[in-house]
Amino acid sequence: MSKYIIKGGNKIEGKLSIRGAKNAILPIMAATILNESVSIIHNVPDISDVHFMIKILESIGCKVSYSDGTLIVDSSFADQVEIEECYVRKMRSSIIIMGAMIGRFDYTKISYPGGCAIGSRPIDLHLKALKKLGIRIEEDEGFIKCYKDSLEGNIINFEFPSVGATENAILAAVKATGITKIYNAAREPEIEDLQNFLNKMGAKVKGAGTNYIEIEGVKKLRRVEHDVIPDRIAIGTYMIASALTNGKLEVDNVVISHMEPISDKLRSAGCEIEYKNGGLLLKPPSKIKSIDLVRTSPHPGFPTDMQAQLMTFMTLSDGISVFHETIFENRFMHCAELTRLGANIKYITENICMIKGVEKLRSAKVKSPDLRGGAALVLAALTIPQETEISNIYHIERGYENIEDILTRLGANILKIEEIEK
Ligand SMILES: CC(=O)N[C@H]1[C@@H](OP(=O)(O)OP(=O)(O)OC[C@H]2O[C@@H](n3ccc(=O)[nH]c3=O)[C@H](O)[C@@H]2O)O[C@H](CO)[C@@H](O)[C@@H]1O
Ligand SMILES: C=C(OP(=O)(O)O)C(=O)O
Repeated sequence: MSKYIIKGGNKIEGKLSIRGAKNAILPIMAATILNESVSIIHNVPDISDVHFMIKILESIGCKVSYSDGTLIVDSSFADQVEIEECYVRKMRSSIIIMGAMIGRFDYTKISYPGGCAIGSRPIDLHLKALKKLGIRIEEDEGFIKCYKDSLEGNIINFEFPSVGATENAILAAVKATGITKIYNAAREPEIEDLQNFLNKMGAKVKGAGTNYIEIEGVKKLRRVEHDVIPDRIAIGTYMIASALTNGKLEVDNVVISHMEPISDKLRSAGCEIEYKNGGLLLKPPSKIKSIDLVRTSPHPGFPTDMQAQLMTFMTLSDGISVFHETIFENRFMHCAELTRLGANIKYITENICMIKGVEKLRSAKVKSPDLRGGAALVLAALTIPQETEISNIYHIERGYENIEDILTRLGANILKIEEIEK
């Protein structure tokens, strides 16, 4: 399996320009199934999750091309209603295809996605939402069969603001008859981007970004062209890379409200962040300050997808920080790997841990446990003058486009060793 060898100690600084958000493009790609026409999407990141989703769209009969950040999907002739098991089992988030599939077809069959490294990740809320809209669901030997007995607007009240369940509910409701009202919807910016994409193709969705979303069903949708929003998590990760190595970073394209939950914590650690000309400028702290408590929560709280990277930052702080992961039950797997690199981390409970800053980290061979945990290890390695080897980087490649090239351009000494799987 491929790995990175990082010889740290260099400042990570300069200008950063990166493509759109993984968590926005994946539901948008699912939404392309609905218009029975062409979708042209710009600013699409070249990451393995996008290529995986392309395979899923092609497997149902869509014609897809991707080049230089532009994705074109023609879903006119899509006609396969069963999603092959290998896809859903490999990429858990492919479950967001379910709402769009049943919005378009009378029947769809998809495998149960199961858990993943960061938690069990059930889909009960997705299924309850679809049932509310009139979809009959049969769960059978690991498969979910959805029958469109009817598709009618209704009231959906989520007991937890799940991002994926909110997206699936919107996707299914777009072509329902009547009005769907979603209460306690997730408020993540990526849901707003999905709304904007759908409305450009003729849907009537309003309220995304708040906890109440209303969808008025429409009969027909049309061709659409759209630009994906910047990736707040990838940007936040590079901001920490600079802050940790005493570099200045200029990011050319950000949405301030998307960045604030992250910027707020980085300021507490001593960073200076200024928004200007549509981008931002980060100046590193002279001394990294510890943050008393970092508790992840749904947007606009501190994102769970930045927890591991912020933890690396705190391993080199001047005091004690407590991290409380409230979204996923198993999202501390990077702790053991960071400890191998010399971090001082103690578990208080399964989802609360305490980090006491150390003066420096040391090199070792480590393994990416998951996507963001892997990014956290890259950040740690950037501070270590000796060579650190990070394996299982396929996790990182799910969500970071060309991380080795971007970091090299910003001053890092990072080598990717490709090992082709036999
Ligand atoms: C592709 C994508 O956008 N992924 C993001 C999305 O994942 P995803 O959409 O899977 O995350 P959810 O918001 O659904 O999950 C949050 C919590 O709700 C639980 N839950 C969820 C659905 C359900 O039916 N039942 C249930 O119990 C989950 O197990 C988890 O504990 O939001 C997460 C939370 O911001 C992010 O970390 C992921 O990067
Ligand atoms: C957990 C993440 O993604 P996914 O939901 O695709 O696994 C993530 O982006 O950090």
